[in-house]
Amino acid sequence: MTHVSIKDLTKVYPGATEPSLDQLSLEIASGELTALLGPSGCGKTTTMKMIAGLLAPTSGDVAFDGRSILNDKPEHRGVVMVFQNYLLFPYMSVADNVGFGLKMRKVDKAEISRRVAEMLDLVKLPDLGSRRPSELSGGQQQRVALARALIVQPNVLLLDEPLSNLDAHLRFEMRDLIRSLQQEMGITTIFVTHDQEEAVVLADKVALILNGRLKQYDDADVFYKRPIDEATARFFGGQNFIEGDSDGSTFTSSFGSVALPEGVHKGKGKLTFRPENVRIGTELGSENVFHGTLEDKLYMGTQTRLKMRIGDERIDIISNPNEAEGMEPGQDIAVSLPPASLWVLSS
Ligand SMILES: Nc1ncnc2c1ncn2[C@@H]1O[C@H](COP(=O)(O)OP(=O)(O)OP(=O)(O)O)[C@@H](O)[C@H]1O
Repeated sequence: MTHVSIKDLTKVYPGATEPSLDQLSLEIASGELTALLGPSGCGKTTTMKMIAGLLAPTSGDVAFDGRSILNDKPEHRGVVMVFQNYLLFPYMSVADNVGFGLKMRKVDKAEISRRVAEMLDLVKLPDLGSRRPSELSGGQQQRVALARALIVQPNVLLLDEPLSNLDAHLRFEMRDLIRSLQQEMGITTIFVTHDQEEAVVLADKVALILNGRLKQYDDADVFYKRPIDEATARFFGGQNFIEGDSDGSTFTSSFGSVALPEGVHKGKGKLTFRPENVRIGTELGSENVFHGTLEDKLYMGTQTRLKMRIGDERIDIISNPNEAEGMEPGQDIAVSLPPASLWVLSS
């Protein structure tokens, strides 16, 4: 079990004018799974490579259990990295691929075969040890890559978009497998993804990085309930942002007066609420009920997306298809905004 401490980690690539990673600081508890989340090019792989020792930072530090590892060679850091394209050795059997790390550590042959068999069982590939990687599906190859990483019992496991080459069904399966193996083995894990749902489902904590800078580092639900700014809220699917003024209990805007929950920002700002938290109808009573016109409706099977105009504002709503059945664009509708689901961003 290893506590990972990243302090002001920065990378400016040679010739670049802007840092690709700018003063990233994270404290990752022993055995925790943290997701580094962000769009393409935000600096996720750069971060992983610096932790693994494949790239030297421009400044900052990475420490394991309080000791800086920056001067340790990659092979002495106890870190294993699994890449999105698996990087299996093509001319070795699956079993030799999985056992490779142990062979390098001069573990004896019988012990290697025992642990390889155990590992192949764990990743649910018990009978495929003698095949070549090219004789496996993408999902199976990814499981071999995971087995090869876990067999050496690393202090820290780095997974760089391990699910991005898999189809939806396999992604779910691999996601569950990674989570259960990681919890069983208690390995501190950093998982890179650009998919917020994947981050939320897998991670104990999520670090959102935009343009090389850490935006927010929190438990997954906080990104939905209390995003730090509009960019963060938008990254997590937030679409409703209404400008106005908050006095801490009421938000005043062209939208009307909206009752707020306790503890929100006071002053100029933007009221935000998630599309799935807007309730159609007035069953919540008279508080925060707004009337407007339905402008658009999109049935998506498990949900229906609605666009509604209230005064000068247009809001997005995700509703249950049954609730939205029979409603047509052009119709006047009422919606309720439960105060507990509201949040004010400072502007
Ligand atoms: N060797 C390099 N030399 C110069 N710039 C680089 C180098 N590697 C990456 N970059 C730049 O650094 C930034 C961050 O790249 P990085 O690969 O860390 O992003 P990422 O978040 O992992 O993206 P993706 O999700 O597409 O893999 C990008 O703007 C990229 O162009």
